[in-house]
Amino acid sequence: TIVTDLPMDFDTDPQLQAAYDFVVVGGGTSGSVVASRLAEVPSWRVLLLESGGSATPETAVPAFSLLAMDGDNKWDYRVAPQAHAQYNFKGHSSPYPLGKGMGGSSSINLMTHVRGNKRDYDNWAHLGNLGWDYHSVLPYFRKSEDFHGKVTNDNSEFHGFGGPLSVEAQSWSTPVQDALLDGGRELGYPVIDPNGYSQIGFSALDLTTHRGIRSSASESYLRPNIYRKNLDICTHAHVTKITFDDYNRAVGVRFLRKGEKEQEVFVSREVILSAGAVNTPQILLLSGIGGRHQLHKLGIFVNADVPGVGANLQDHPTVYGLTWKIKRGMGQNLINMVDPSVFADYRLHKRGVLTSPFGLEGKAWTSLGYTVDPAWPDLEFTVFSAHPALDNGFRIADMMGFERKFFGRYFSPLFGREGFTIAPMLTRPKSRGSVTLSSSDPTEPPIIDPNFLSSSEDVDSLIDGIKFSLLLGNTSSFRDALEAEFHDQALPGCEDLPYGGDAYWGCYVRHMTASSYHPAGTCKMAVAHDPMGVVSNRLKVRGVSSIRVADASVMPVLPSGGLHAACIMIGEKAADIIKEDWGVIF
Ligand SMILES: Cc1cc2nc3c(=O)[nH]c(=O)nc-3n(C[C@H](O)[C@H](O)[C@H](O)COP(=O)(O)OP(=O)(O)OC[C@H]3O[C@@H](n4cnc5c(N)ncnc54)[C@H](O)[C@@H]3O)c2cc1C
Repeated sequence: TIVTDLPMDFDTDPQLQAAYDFVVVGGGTSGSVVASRLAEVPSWRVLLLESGGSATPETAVPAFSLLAMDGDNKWDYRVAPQAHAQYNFKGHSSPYPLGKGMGGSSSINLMTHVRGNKRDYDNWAHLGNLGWDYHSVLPYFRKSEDFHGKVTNDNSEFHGFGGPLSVEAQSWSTPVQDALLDGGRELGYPVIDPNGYSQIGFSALDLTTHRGIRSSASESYLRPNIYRKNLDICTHAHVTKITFDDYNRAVGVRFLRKGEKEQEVFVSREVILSAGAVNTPQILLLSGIGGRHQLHKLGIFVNADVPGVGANLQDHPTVYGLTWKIKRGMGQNLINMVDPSVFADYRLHKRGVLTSPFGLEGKAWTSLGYTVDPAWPDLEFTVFSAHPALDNGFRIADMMGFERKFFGRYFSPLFGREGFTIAPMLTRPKSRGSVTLSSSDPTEPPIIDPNFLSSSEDVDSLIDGIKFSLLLGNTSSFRDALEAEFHDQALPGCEDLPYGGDAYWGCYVRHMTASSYHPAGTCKMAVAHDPMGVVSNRLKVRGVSSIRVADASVMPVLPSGGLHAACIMIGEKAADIIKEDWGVIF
């Protein structure tokens, strides 16, 4: 093995007690935070149940993030066939690799640390969720962080030091990163810290790593707390259902341990659901909390008619495929990764290409079509020094879910070539989808339908995103330094349209847009009179008592960035809310 700091072995198979004060469901991003913080109260007995096992060794190495996404640390989910998007993907669908196992999605994500914009959280509060405005959540972002990025006069007040989650500036990059930042300057954009004062601009990346090793939520929050006698962590425990007393109070959690016979633990205070935006609504539905009609159809007894459970699914749509060929030696290639000296350097000094998520170089945020506030980005651009055909169609094409015939026709001219891609992502899509049950069997995957591009406004915004990408990729910074040349072959499926017009790019968007793997919003936090709300601003589930949700499901609207930092913040805030509600002084 090449790393010394392997992920923690949590598969200790502990003897469980019959009852706990709190049962946290899901040892992923938010769940790791909640469980570790609740266990700080010595008199509380806390149980964490996680369906998967410990994270596998390769998850520790940032450059292997593609392998981590493709391996044993994920659910074998797919997006339901899309009516309005993904036309060049097999069956208009694609794999949806959400994290399974300790750390959840934080063990397989790309580690970029972007919290989202001040206005995202002010908007949550504006929608009626008191206590979730930026001013109220910033202390939790800071509390979580141990920041080793660049501190300037402009950003010091926004960062935290000494928290559990290590954040470091990316230490390795290709010339594509310099070209990106120069290209931004050429277009009049500053270089910024996206978690600092302003988010409009260009940035190299801050990563959730510690000395070049992935700093997942379970590594940063649970590993240091493993000695606590009042915290039991039970892996390979797949939660199937929450049980209630006659007053709709949650009293127990049922689960399949190592796939064997169902067991139940009792809970004297609360169940906290942190199973992520796909599985949290699934568990609620299986427990009879959801829309009456859906539950009736599957023969599930209705404990509470809460139609918002599983609705309001949001995910950031991203356009994939915009690629530039570049001079050899300027971008990423797979040979770099298997050079023995590279391995040795990483093992000894934790430096070099392996410290960096494969191909990630930087991001940019713009507010091209803003209507509300020019400081609130509507598009995020991720620049990769790699492209989908880098492995000559060996694996990446299937991981992304491209239809094979299309892939060969469009991408084969790029086989064996170095290049970079710019992927525009819509920060606040208008489209809404859903998570529904496919069956009352808790081991069956739910139906995940993000309903991408069902709003035509999303298409228009992504066309703007493509145009900006072309402007950027064709700046002299990219052309002169890298000899960048856009792969301008007409896209299969859109060849009949005049190349480069709005209709052509609109067609490109519908054929090439897919997920950023950022599901959220399926147990929306909302005011009591919103019929589609699921949890209150104290994260309590409607219609029942003693259940809260703490994960990406509660987000009423997506933040303008990745979701990881926001899920950590939600976990931190949830723990304080719970402590406060139970009268714990902290
Ligand atoms: C491939 C990928 C790349 C990403 N890249 C980035 C990035 O670079 N930056 C960023 O900010 N965000 C990124 N994200 C998004 C971000 O990581 C996630 O949105 C966030 O971590 C989700 O946190 P969560 O707590 O809601 O759920 P998760 O972290 O997914 O945790 C849910 C946990 O619950 C467990 N669980 C589910 N069902 C059950 C059950 N029935 N019983 C017991 N346990 C159960 C799961 O196994 C999992 O461990 C990425 C996501 C993915 C998937």
